[in-house]
Amino acid sequence: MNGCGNEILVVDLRETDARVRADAAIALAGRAETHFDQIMAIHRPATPGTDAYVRIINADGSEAEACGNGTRCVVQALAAETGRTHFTFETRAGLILAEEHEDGSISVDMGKPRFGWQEIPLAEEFRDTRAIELQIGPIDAPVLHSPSVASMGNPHAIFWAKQDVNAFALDRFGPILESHPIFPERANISIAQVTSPSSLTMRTWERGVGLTRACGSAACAAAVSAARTRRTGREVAVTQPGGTLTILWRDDDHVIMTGPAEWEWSGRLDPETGAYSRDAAEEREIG
Ligand SMILES: N[C@H](CCC[C@H](N)C(=O)O)C(=O)O
Repeated sequence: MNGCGNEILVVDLRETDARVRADAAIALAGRAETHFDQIMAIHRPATPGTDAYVRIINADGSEAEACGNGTRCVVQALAAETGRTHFTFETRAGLILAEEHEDGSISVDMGKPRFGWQEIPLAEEFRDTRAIELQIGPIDAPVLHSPSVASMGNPHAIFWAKQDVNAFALDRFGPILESHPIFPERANISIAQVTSPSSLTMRTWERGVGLTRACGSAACAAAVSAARTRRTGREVAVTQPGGTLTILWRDDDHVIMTGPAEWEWSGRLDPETGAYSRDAAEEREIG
């Protein structure tokens, strides 16, 4: 599936105790046909009242706490299977509520953002995470500097650009910043341009993945950081290379992300080896 072009493999493991192994994920990510940004592995619920436990795996085999675009894909798959519209998932970052609307768009309650330096986490104390000391380029003439940092369950840094976000070599400095010592758990690195009080354009270098066409949690992190720094209001349209998401930072502090999800093809997968076969017809077992 894809969520705004973010490439997602939704893996249904509800009938087995098997888990997707890291080396199986790396093998799948390495093949053109199964290349993905995240695997959303659906497991049987671990907690009463939840619909599933969802494990999120990056292309490098590492685990992520949150994935907004992938969560919309899981909702669409399970809504198509069950006819239901409201879901509660458990992830490493806690409980996630989501719903599919009549027009097919999906909203995910991404929870409350966190801004404390230990919560993101950062390696050293920064009292004000609206702008931390970090820069790209020559010391006396940085290309970008003073990013906002936030956690949406996973760590994000947002650099604010005055010009087109495509003007920056995010493919070159993304990997350096992702693993910068200031981020002990690495971080997702984005560049955002405020285009109006209610809109942003951005690109993201994802932790454990690389350049992506969209990143839902980064869109949320950018939206709340923009509102916090008075660059925008609390509802913004966030445009990424793969499409546009609407992000609402509600007065109760929850961040609601709304956008599309798209099914592409289905098949059968061995989660332990990464061996798979694609279904012949366009038959959908899930979603
Ligand atoms: N694509 C995801 C984010 C994946 C985050 C992951 N790269 C990490 O935090 O390690 C999204 O739509 O929110």
